[in-house]
Amino acid sequence: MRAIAVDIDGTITDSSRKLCISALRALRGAERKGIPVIIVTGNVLCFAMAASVLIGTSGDVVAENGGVIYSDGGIRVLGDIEKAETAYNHLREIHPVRKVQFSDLRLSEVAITREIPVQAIREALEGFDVEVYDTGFAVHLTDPEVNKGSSLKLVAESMGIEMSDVMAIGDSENDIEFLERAGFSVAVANADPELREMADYVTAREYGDGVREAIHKFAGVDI
Ligand SMILES: O=C(O)COP(=O)(O)O
Ligand SMILES: [Mg+2]
Repeated sequence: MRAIAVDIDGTITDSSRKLCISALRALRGAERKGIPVIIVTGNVLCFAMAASVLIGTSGDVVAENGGVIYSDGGIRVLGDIEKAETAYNHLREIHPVRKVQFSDLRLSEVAITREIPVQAIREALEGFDVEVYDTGFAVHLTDPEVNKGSSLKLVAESMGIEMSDVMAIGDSENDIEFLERAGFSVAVANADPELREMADYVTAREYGDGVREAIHKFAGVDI
């Protein structure tokens, strides 16, 4: 394994989005061993970059479910926010939806709070050119042309790393394409059933403790 790609919310953070110390230590241990960590998240890029700096990850960064990447020292917007805004404007006429915090900073997709059942959102947006992801933290309306998996591939290529050499770790449905594309996939114990079903390995422990478990077991990092 030459890199670890890791989701943020529900994977290295707990159910209230607080960073798990166990994950922090494991990710730093991987970096010390020369295994770069790539953050792959639905959060906005500046949030993901701050997480990268504070944790100490040296890999590039995938944000907004693949709609934005930080790669080769530059920012690239890959998703078309117009598709998401068109869908959101329609949704607003039907349901009292609200965007999540920091939405002004989103460059490629729209994320809304989870007050309306996701099934109702999917029904209202049938025929619109957006992917709807319920991450357990927000509902994202994302350009279907991009996802965490396709953008991770771009980032890994620019780092000179094959996808077959990447271990991916995630927790929810926005991680499916991301785990599918990686050479080895891990779902933390608290992950969505669908993700646990398709992952190569499901950790015994939840959240950051699961991340530590996988990094210890498969990357040989002593923590
Ligand atoms: O932004 C979200 O809703 C979830 O973020 P995540 O992809 O890091 O879990
Ligand atoms: Mg997550």
